[in-house]
Amino acid sequence: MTERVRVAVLGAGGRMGATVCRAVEEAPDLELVARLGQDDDVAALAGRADVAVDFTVPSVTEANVHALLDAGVHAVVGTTGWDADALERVADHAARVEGLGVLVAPNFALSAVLAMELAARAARWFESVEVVELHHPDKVDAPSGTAVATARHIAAARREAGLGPAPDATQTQLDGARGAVVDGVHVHAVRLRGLVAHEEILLGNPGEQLTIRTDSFDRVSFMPGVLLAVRNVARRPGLTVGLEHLLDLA
Ligand SMILES: NC(=O)C1=CN([C@@H]2O[C@H](COP(=O)(O)OP(=O)(O)OC[C@H]3O[C@@H](n4cnc5c(N)ncnc54)[C@H](OP(=O)(O)O)[C@@H]3O)[C@@H](O)[C@H]2O)C=CC1
Ligand SMILES: O=C(O)C1=N[C@H](C(=O)O)C[C@H](O)C1
Repeated sequence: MTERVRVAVLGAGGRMGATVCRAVEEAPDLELVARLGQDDDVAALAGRADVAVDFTVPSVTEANVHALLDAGVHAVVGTTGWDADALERVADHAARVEGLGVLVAPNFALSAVLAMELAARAARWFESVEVVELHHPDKVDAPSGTAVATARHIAAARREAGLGPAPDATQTQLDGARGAVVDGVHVHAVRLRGLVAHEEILLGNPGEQLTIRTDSFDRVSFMPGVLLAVRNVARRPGLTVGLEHLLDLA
């Protein structure tokens, strides 16, 4: 019989962490070996866990990944708040500790990953584009990591196609009325009781609109992606950003 992959969960008491713990416990090829909260020491995972899954908070997630690499543990990260500098620091660290993999994904739901991919493919064909993300009101960051990643992918596709800024005649506005601007793309954040995680990408041309929408109605939607990452991260030494790389989409 093949050995089960030993999995630790950071942020195990949180909404996502608790859901990941259940999914790992139900997977026959995985073994849940540790549930870590705020006060637990990541270094103690050395030799006890093969892979750690991080769903904590933006202010601690990078430090967690460095501690995991020092402990010899592969990392699967869903926590938001990553910027290019932080990713570069992790890539450098991962390159120094040979054989360890880190996978950071802004969204593990298949529908969200596909929505991002489709938006990036469609972006070059439309004059206008805006992103609207809608989430539960307990979310601490805005705009969502997924919306930021979506906007960046769209902006890159528009740049590559030689498109300029989307048309916008706004001259006066209340602060925030046009949302945040990520790489030139307007991103709007809605917080509403009853929601889980949702995003719409609106693309407009004269006389037509394409709307791409993804809805996570339940956090179980993220679990196939998280488990896919847990099972594959050791085969991808270094830093991987985005689940699309495990889905043959990138
Ligand atoms: N990539 C993806 O597919 C998804 C990503 N997310 C992201 O995951 C993150 C977590 O979301 P969610 O589960 O809803 O959040 P919760 O607030 O429910 O959970 C956060 C967890 O982080 C822990 N935590 C808080 N502060 C620290 C700290 N200083 N050190 C270590 N752990 C800490 C908390 O521990 P304690 O219980 O001890 O306070 C808690 O268990 C967010 O960034 C969210 O955007 C969410 C859904 C999907
Ligand atoms: O906090 C959440 O809930 C979510 N966070 C991630 C994000 O910020 O993109 C992923 C998903 O949208 C749910």
